[in-house]
Amino acid sequence: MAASKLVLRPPPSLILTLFLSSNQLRLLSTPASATLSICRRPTSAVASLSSQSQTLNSPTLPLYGPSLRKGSNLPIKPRITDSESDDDGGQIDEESFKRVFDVSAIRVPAKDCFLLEERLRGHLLNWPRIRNIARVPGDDVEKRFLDLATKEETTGLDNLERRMYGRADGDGERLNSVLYRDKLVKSFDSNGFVNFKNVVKMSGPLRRKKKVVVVDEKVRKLGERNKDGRNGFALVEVVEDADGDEGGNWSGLLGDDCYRGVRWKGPTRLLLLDESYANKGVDELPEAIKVVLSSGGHKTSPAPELVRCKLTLFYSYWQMDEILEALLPDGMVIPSAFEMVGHIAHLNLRDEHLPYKKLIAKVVYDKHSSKIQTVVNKTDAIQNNYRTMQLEVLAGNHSLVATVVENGLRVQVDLATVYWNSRLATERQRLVDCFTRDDVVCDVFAGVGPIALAAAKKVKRVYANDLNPQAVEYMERNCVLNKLERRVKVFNMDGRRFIHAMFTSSKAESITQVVMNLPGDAAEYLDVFKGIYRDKPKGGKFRYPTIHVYAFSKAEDPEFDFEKRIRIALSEVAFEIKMRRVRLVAPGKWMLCGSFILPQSVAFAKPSSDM
Ligand SMILES: C[S@@+](CC[C@H](N)C(=O)[O-])C[C@H]1O[C@@H](n2cnc3c(N)ncnc32)[C@H](O)[C@@H]1O
Repeated sequence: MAASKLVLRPPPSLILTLFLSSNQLRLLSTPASATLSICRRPTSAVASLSSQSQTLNSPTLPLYGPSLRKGSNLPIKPRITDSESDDDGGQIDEESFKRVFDVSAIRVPAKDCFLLEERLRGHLLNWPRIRNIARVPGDDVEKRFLDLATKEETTGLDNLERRMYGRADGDGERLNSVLYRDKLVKSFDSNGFVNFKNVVKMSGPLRRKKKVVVVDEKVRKLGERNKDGRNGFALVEVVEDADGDEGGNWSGLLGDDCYRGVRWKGPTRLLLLDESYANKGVDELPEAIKVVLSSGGHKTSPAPELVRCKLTLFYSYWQMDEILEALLPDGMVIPSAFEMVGHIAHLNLRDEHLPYKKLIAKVVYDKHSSKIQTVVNKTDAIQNNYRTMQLEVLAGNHSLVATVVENGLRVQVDLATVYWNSRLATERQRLVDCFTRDDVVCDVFAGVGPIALAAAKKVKRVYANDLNPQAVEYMERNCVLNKLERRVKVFNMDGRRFIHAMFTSSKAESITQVVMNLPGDAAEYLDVFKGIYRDKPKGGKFRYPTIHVYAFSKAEDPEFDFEKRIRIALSEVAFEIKMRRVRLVAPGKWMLCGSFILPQSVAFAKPSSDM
């Protein structure tokens, strides 16, 4: 923690600065208290990843809890550099998201803080991600300094301050570094040196840097923040007591009965009080707080005291939807959902968002920078044969190669050249769950191989095919990545030719499952099964595989519609088809899976066309 210099006797009007590091805060659970339910924050970052919901900008000012529309602030304006060029530049004025809130706190000995937090829980701030207990860096004083500071025979604090900051004994002037060092050498023994890092630096040999450390973007940003005294997303500052007050008379706030004349010794903590108690005098506070304030109060343990604080929340504190709500025009739907493919956040922006696309992408990137390295938007519907998406990179690095972990498998994809849809993970698993270890699977439209790989972990053998050479390359790579290359045989041909090749070869005797996952067209490929065994020797033993075929349907009765298409493709009605709705891909448009055993009559029928 980047603590400020240790000042045990603060000059008048000094503001003691307390830093809440983001690491600390991340570790802390949000207090589950009444305030949570009234804070306007319905979605967490994680929820927003999976949620499809969208939120409308709400103009009402929340009564409780932090809000960008509360506290002292600057106006927030999106910087649209050139809306004509459809490029907002993605610049965000982070300063304008700084909000300062007045809060009161009780300063208590560190050792009592958890007990008192428990006792006062209903009266504490309880803001999301803000810890009720704030630390005072200079208050964790080493005992030997404390002894030195409180020694009667020396001048205590003056003496210590002189030794630390190099002032001469009499006049308080700063010594030059040589005299200062000389003085330290005389004043401290060798053990004392280790506590003064500057002295060690001055005296010790220069250390060589062993290697160049590449600092990632987030760490670098944090480092920059530390330089200007900020660490993390919140900052608590104590506004000092009446004697040194710059901003008004605070004496009532300090409590008339509270400890005076005796300095705080040892570590202390601040218990941040509910926002409704800000600017209130002791008399106006609830009994439970008054009881705490009047407890203690002897020389070794001073009474808790009421102090006024400023709580500053920075850009990094606010969540994605809060920032977007402030940036985007009133009434605009806030894009709160996106899909994740490995490190890539995949937005699906509406037309109205397009003038703000880079701004939106920047906020998404900033707010999930631990998980996201690239933010893209889909620019066009999937139309091509390989089912790849037209994507525009809006923020982060331009690599569209991602590694996805799905159902325990590592799958590498290049979104620029192959098909991928994370939303099908459950469906893929469901399908594989119905296979057994005796199965031999043919995956006709396998893409980069998520079904084929999952099946390969379970079944005897998998034949996987795709028309897209890039998909086939990634499929082979994924087989190796998951150590399944011996169980999967990969093909690169048209689906129709593949089915024909498989079922007219000796492999046909072993194939038990066929997967046809090309919902746009797969049903139209079914006719290839007509007469597929016609050339086989009569009286032989044949397997009739189970075929799982996918389709979309916009019909009022999607099952009926899809069944009809299957029967027409196979020119057969007398067989059973199990129908299942997979998911609604658009309003009124279902994705379905139909599963049936290839009817013998179809396998020996007259072929509809030559291969
Ligand atoms: C909807 S994707 C499914 C991929 C995979 N099953 C998955 O779940 O990720 C369809 C795949 O079929 C491939 N494809 C399209 N037309 C094809 C054809 N005529 N023959 C073989 N594969 C084809 C595309 O390249 C694409 O990878």
